[in-house]
Amino acid sequence: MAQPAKLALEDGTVYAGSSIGAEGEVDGEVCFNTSMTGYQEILTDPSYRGQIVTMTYPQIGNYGVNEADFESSRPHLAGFVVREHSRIQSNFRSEASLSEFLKKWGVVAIESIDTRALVRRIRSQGAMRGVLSTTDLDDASLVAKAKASPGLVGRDLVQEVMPSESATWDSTVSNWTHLNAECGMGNAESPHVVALDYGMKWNIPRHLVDQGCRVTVMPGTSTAADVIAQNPDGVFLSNGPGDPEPLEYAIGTIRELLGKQPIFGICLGHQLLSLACGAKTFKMKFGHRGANQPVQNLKDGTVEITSQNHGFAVDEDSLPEVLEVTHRSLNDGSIEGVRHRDLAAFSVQYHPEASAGPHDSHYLFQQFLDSMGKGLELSV
Ligand SMILES: NC(=O)CC[C@H](N)C(=O)O
Repeated sequence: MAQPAKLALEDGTVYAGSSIGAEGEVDGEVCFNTSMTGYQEILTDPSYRGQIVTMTYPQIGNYGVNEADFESSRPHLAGFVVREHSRIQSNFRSEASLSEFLKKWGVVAIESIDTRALVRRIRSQGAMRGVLSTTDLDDASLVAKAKASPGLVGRDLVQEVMPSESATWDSTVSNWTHLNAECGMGNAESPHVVALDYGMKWNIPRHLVDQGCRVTVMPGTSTAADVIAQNPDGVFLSNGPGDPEPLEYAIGTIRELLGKQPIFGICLGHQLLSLACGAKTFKMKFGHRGANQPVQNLKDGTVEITSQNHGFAVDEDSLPEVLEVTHRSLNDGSIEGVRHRDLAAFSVQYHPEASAGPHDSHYLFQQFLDSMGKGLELSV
């Protein structure tokens, strides 16, 4: 018989369902993702640290899970919510069921709740703190715990997920989605990218290597002197969890690096680059999480369908003169990309590495490579 589980929100709503993961209790911000596929990449994306992720697609797990599609070494999210866990996995690449994966990695997860009602509540009231439990099934107690959950604002979650050591990156985009089957790991002649890792999705360095770069991954707490000692041709700023504003060490490092090497940032990296240039960030009502988010490239008017996962954004009113908006969300008009007007530094709020999601924005990796070849006085 299915083991009961409950999800409680800080507004007092409680959803009763069944456990499909580990036994236990977790708290976090309850958010939702509208992707139809890509649950495994979502589960292993370190940016979800501190969040209980609800999938809006009604059946999840039908193609199983496999190690090759991990976006980091393990799941980092707080909990997982689905309408229905598929009882059948059918895919030649599958190595385990979603439920086996969740149990193995200790992820508390629930199915058989009305995810449409939950998502409508989050959409109208905004992201809420919640508790997901298989051990405490008392509604009043769960709601009290949800209210006591710390939330994301003002916390540094990067240091919980970033690597402790620097390392040379050593894998390409998987054969499954290979763009450049000829590429190796680069050599002494290849452009050298230092990737500052704040909880980086692995498909990013895979793409940099596919572009012919040599990649050194460094912890997000590295100083500008640490980075410069590696003699990079370009610096990449990764995605990562939580609120960007408390990450003063990262903002300070980026401020020092600006104008020394070309810089490219994705998601948290975009927010940190903007903060380093003098902008502010804010917490969105419920964020953008999904694999079909439309973004307009303001340079040529083209539209990219993008993969996204963010709950904070750069505040347009705070944008300093030196930053130009390059991309905009077609859903709500928010900033999706910026570039420095005088220096080779640019960033996007969305995920050009996809994984999961559409490949429309891969050109940004080429743009980064081009910026490294052009010299600093030329902006991209
Ligand atoms: N994917 C990311 O890098 C997310 C950035 C940040 N944690 C946000 O939620 O906005």
